[in-house]
Amino acid sequence: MFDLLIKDAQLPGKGRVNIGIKDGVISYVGDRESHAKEIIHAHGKYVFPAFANMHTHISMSLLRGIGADFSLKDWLEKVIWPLEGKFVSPEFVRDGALLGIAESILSGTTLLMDMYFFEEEIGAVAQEVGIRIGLGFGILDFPTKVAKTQEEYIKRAREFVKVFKGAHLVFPVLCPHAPYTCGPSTLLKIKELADEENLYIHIHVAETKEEVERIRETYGKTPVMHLESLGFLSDRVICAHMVWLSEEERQVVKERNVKVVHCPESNLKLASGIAPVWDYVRRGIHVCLGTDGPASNDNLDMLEETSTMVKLQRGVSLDPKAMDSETALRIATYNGFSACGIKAGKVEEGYEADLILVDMDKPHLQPLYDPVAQLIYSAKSSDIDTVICKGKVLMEKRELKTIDMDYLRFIAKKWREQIESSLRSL
Ligand SMILES: CSC[C@H]1O[C@@H](n2cnc3c(O)ncnc32)[C@H](O)[C@@H]1O
Ligand SMILES: [Zn+2]
Repeated sequence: MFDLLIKDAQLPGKGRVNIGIKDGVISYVGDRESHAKEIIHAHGKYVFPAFANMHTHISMSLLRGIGADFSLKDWLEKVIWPLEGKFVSPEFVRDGALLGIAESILSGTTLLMDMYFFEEEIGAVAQEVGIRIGLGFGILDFPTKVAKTQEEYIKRAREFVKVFKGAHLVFPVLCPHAPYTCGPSTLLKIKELADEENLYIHIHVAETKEEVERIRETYGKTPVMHLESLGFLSDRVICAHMVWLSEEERQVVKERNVKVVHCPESNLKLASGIAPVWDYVRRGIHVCLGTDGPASNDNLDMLEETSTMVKLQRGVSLDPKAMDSETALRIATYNGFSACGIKAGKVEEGYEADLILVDMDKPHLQPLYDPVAQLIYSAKSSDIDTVICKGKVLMEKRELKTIDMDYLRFIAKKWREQIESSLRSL
């Protein structure tokens, strides 16, 4: 007997199917009728893998809409870091996480890769709500509310790893912020701990031209070559952005099987540039997709991000065949899960049940000829009806099962009232 049966779903390329789920895993896809503890009647809705948002700072949902017209450097130094200095606390992180997780589920995401402060709060919220998150607090060569010295950061990282290693749904990740905020000795200490504990490392790399110049001036190398010369790179390093890579750097990224997280909308909004990810994909580089934080995007909508990614690659390459829909969907789903060793992202027996059901029986999705292409080009995240994470239903008929929407409104109002008056003095 299955724990959950999805009845009468449309699986692109396969037609109408029933999907049986047991212990969080898809254990049957076919036309057989079976018994289950819980049944979802899909009534012909389309089933797709859920999204994996592989680079974000979800608690920044509380800073959404602030500092809309700055470059990355000015946005961080003049707006975001002063506000974070003033407002970030365990309560801020917890409330922001709940708001960000709600938005993520409503738009079909079941895995987040997060970097922020007080990440233990995010871990607790994620476990309560039932979503997967790679958790790591940002490590920098200057004091923050998390730690003051390199020694303290590493000590706290060790403690953090102990708490979350082997936990349900969430896993610890080491997060050096960037090569321009972490010197070689910090990066090497982090690499040592990652090797010791078999952890993923999540870092911002080559986001702006300015960063490339800064690293070249300081170390005489481009960012990826700098990391390579330290012996930092491996298949467990997840690099967000990677907008400005030389030919030599692209070869190293492929050789080391480094994971690249493309964040097109944040890169556009902060005027950082457009990463040539179609070139990366054709070289066989493992490309995933992320929104970045909701204060530089300004949302956590992976469907929209996927559509933007495809259109940008075509617009820049002048190639209408650049980034076909199947590849785009794989980047936004399977590539994210597999980058951190989770067997999900495919609607196939043996894969973990991270799934969405999409109502494609709507005027803007009809007539329906190509469900994958029309998901990316025509659908909106509000067409996502049901979200399942590791076999657990988090949203059905667009109703969140584990989050109270009224409480979210209360949180957003409470923080707006506190933060708004500080904006005038920025
Ligand atoms: C110390 S936790 C993470 C740190 O990163 C800041 N941040 C948010 N978005 C970006 C980005 O695109 N590039 C670099 N840093 C970013 C965030 O505000 C936190 O301070
Ligand atoms: Zn970021």
